[in-house]
Amino acid sequence: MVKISGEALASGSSGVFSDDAISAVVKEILKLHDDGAEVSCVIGGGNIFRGSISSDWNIERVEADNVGMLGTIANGILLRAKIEATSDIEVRLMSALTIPQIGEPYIRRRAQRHLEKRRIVLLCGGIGEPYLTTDYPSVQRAIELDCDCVLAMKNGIDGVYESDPKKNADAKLYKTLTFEKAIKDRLTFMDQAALVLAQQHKMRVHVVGFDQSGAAGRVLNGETIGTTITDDADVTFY
Ligand SMILES: Nc1ncnc2c1ncn2[C@@H]1O[C@H](COP(=O)(O)OP(=O)(O)OP(=O)(O)O)[C@@H](O)[C@H]1O
Ligand SMILES: O=c1ccn([C@@H]2O[C@H](COP(=O)(O)O)[C@@H](O)[C@H]2O)c(=O)[nH]1
Repeated sequence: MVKISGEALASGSSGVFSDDAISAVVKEILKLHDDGAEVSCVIGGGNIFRGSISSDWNIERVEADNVGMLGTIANGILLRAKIEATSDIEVRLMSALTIPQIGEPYIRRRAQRHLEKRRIVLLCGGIGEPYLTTDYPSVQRAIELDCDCVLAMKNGIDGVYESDPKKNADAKLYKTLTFEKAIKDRLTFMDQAALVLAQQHKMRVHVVGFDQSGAAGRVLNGETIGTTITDDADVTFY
């Protein structure tokens, strides 16, 4: 399960989408597929809208989250279009919010069938409910689709640091980290709810950066890159 941050589809602060950025994301996804993995992706929407700004804007949180979820659908459409434009690999867009003119509704057994048939499955609309980000669905869908791990492809960071590297330039990069410590230290690279769910269901999470070319494939091939979060390992740094 690849969690694609919405920001990865944009380029710096210049606009919501970047053709080059989307192409780079598609390249990573296709490489995973070429290497033999069954690939499903949960798509974020941070390049378009995040519901957490509702209080600043003095609007209802649920409405803001609805816009956020729609943003993930726009990202999903573009990713599907780009995959189809650059390869013959079959791709299915499934949405937690039903929008049949655009994509299939998310049905677990259908998603599993698509994966068995080697189709790339793009999951958008989060989980279809407010008060969440797409971190939680990335873990939840990974568990219900029986994925091996969650590969969180981040924008602008190459793993998990002791504290936010954008605020503390001296923060050290973890090689391995436990869910217990990530939750206790309230690290914000991923929502707490998603970390708790992953811990409860022993779903390994790898955090890598999109700007580390080929990172997803390297994780798949067992290379140590980015940060692996699991309670089965000790806490180590690079
Ligand atoms: N301890 C930490 N280690 C790494 N990153 C951290 C940490 N704490 C906070 N962050 C921040 O987490 C963010 C994670 O990246 P990103 O913006 O891609 O998030 P996302 O929620 O996955 O995506 P999006 O909302 O764009 O769909 C970065 O901005 C990074 O600065
Ligand atoms: O299950 C969900 C998933 C997402 N949202 C809303 O969408 C935005 C965009 O997702 P990011 O993970 O932040 O990229 C999110 O901020 C929420 O507002 C949701 O409501 N439910």
